[in-house]
Amino acid sequence: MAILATASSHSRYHTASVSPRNSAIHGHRQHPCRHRNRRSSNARVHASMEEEYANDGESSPLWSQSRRVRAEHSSESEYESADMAVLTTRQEEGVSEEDSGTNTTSRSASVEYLLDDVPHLRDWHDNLESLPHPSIKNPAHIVDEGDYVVATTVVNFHGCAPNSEECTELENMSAMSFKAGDSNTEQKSQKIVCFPRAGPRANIAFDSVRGEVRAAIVSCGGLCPGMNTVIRELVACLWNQYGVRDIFGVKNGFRGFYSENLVPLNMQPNAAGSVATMHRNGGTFLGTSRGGFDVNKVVDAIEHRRLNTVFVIGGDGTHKGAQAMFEEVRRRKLKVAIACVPKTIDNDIAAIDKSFGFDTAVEEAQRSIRAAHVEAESAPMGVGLVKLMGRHSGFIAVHSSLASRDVDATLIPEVPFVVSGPNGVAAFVAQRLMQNDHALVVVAEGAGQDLMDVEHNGKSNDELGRDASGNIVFRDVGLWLKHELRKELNRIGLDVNMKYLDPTYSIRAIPPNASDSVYCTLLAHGAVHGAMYGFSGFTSGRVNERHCLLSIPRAIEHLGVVDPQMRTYSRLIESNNQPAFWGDDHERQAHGLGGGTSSDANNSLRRPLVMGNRTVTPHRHTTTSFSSAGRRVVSDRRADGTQHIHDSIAVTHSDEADEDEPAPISDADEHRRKKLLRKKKSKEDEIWAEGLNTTTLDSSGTIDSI
Ligand SMILES: Nc1ncnc2c1ncn2[C@@H]1O[C@H](COP(=O)(O)OP(=O)(O)OP(=O)(O)O)[C@@H](O)[C@H]1O
Ligand SMILES: O=P(O)(O)OC[C@H]1O[C@](O)(CO)[C@@H](O)[C@@H]1O
Repeated sequence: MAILATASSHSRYHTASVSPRNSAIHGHRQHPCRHRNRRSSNARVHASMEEEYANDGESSPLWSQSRRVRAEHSSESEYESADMAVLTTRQEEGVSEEDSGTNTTSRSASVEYLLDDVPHLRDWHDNLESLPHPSIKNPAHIVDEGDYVVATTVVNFHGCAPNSEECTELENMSAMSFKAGDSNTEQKSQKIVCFPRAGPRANIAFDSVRGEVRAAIVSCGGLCPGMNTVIRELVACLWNQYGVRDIFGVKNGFRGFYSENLVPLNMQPNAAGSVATMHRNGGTFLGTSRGGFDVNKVVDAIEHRRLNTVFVIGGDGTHKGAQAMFEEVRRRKLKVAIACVPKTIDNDIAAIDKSFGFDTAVEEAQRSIRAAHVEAESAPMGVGLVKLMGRHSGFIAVHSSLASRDVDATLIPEVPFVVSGPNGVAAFVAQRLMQNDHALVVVAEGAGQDLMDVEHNGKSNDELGRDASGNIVFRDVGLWLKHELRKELNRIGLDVNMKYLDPTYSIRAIPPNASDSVYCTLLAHGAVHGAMYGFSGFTSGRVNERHCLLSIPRAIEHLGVVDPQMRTYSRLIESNNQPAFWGDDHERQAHGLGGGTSSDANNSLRRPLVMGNRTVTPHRHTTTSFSSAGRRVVSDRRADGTQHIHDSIAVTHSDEADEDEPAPISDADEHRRKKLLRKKKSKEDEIWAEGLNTTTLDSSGTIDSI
């Protein structure tokens, strides 16, 4: 494929020509300073830009400040083996001796735009037709083949001067390139990766109105709000804008290609197979599955069923499958466009701004967080615990906590924690309980898995098995944490009312909210326009607020995670003021992690707990019994011989974690506990503290059934 950025008559950039290439992966979409420049060997690139263009003083405020921007010919030697198109812009700022009254300062930075193009059918299919777009005539809606999405904005390489936004970006990069006080000429280079902009092109590769297109849509992996909307919009765009009538749904994921009949889909109101109102429902009406991917069988089925545009909705696993399909299609030299729409409720595809359904999930999570907060606030020593989805990435947990502002501690897979010990979650929860009489914790499902490994005698998650797609099955951190927190809080003398909510599946099964719904539409249309143009092996995404197309390897190159060093996590900490729940190496070892043994971990659970400058040692003897009503009753015996019931809960198999044997009660411990409670300042708190000493029933009165 050749993308030609042809110069318009008044263009400052002359011609940038980009030769065909295959997979193109050149860097990282984030800040230019953090770009990693990876070059694949099988690509060829020629980029030429000539002519320094003059400042016309009109295009933007920066231009009128005598800024000169020119395009430069890129050095062959530097890029000859690269698979990227390089367009270089040089920004210069000169201060003359006369102006400054000092030495000449001449600063320049060159900015390289690396075009990360996506494969095109033309790369392996000779004599591909190029037909005019059948419906869109409005030039404003047609994407120019020279439009690319870069880190912060859209650059049109045919264009004239960068717009003011682009100038600001150049300005920022320029500023970063120079050390303060530099007085000598210095040139730095910055690289910006850009992607083809999404949208309808003036010419397409299929004769869609004459029935050449036979499209298939498949959805794979877990559910996510908006899947039905994406399917509907794929059909709508094919049907309305390209006149396609042969559109088929593939049932139940990849395996449906070769094991199920296709389902004809259409946009006709009330007709069988109509998707017109599908967006109102959660889930995917096509069905989805994990596992069952066999590239040969899938591509055989594509050939056999004469499909030539395949739309694949799914997460990173699905994208790997789609890439395998694409490679097989290319190997067989088929005229088949493979187009993806990234779907992941975890928001863990780093290359794109966010995934559809994520906002909805965060919004829906508010309901559970609010409920847990109300429960916690409404009970003495109330602790709310909410588990949210997030296998490797804690985005839902972090964003939901940020949005709620009621969450005291948010635990995510990216940030290690311990429950017990002076720096543990329990100590912090105890602190918040002392301050506020209630506390709220949110935990992402992938958090704390290593701790549970230790709890389970070093057996790793891997040994628990994998799902059909090969994903490791996780232990239930919610139930585990509920148990651990209660145990630790009891040990330091706090009787807590713990309420645990697990809304994970109900969050992902709902239809999308308004903003996700619009987002689904744009992603789906981007995929259709890209496929109709002849791109294949790509995904549709939004990068820095602009819709674009990314090659599949690029899209899934990085798993998106919450970086504890970066802004998202910092904002959380700034908002809820939660400390790090992670001790030093010694402490980690004491918890049986990073070299320690599980028995070390168990022992450490009985260690004295330091809260601020106080040390609180476990002081109760906790026992577990079962009531005749089938409830588990956790109680402890006090020094004075009275029995205190902490909790009674319906027994479920996963909630029957072992009870540790805490250290025996001593008078000193009891004394410390009372001292701790006396720290509560208000009269009411003191009354409540007194009450603690005399209460022998829990609120449900389950003592009757012991
Ligand atoms: N490495 C791979 N190569 C080919 N196919 C794969 C690969 N990994 C997963 N798949 C296939 O992709 C499909 C979906 O994968 P998976 O269950 O991992 O979900 P996912 O796409 O990652 O979505 P989710 O984010 O919901 O987990 C399955 O049919 C699986 O067999
Ligand atoms: O649907 P399943 O197989 O229970 O998988 C649940 C997983 O799917 C996701 O929703 C998406 O990957 C994860 O958050 C979660 O770990």
